[in-house]
Amino acid sequence: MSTTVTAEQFLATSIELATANVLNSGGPFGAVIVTADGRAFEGVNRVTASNDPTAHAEVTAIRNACRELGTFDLSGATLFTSCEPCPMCLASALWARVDRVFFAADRHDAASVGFDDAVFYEYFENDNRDALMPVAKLELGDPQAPEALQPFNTWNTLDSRIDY
Ligand SMILES: Nc1nc2[nH]cnc2c(=O)[nH]1
Repeated sequence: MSTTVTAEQFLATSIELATANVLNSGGPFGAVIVTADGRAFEGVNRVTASNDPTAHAEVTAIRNACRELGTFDLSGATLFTSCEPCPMCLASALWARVDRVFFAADRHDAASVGFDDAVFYEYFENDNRDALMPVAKLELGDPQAPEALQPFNTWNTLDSRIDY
């Protein structure tokens, strides 16, 4: 007899992963990627455990799924996460072409225990973002043939390129 795992069950699993991860020297975040054909790949936050600020639960789940499946494209997949994805995780899900995201706790719940998710959302919504981290375009070389375009020009002429 086959049993269908519901969205609520996958979300509950992400919360269980998050809680267990706290007791395993990780941050309180867990995630599950479920492919269109029902394969599930888990991830937990390993930022401090692996000295990797990008090792959020969602990114770890995406990396695990992509490595196991041998692809960079998770079209059709759903991301279940114990907490609303931060901007980096949302962008990662977009780049992975994940179809949809379900989360449990939100950015304000995360802020209540000291995490900066809400602060980083404001970075993208706020005109005064330079106060947190200035980002500037720097001109290099001949304005008629900017060095900055060299990689794109090379990419554009490469027949063997793999678009993503
Ligand atoms: N959603 C989410 N927010 C975080 N904030 C800090 N780490 C994490 C994480 O792994 N996931």
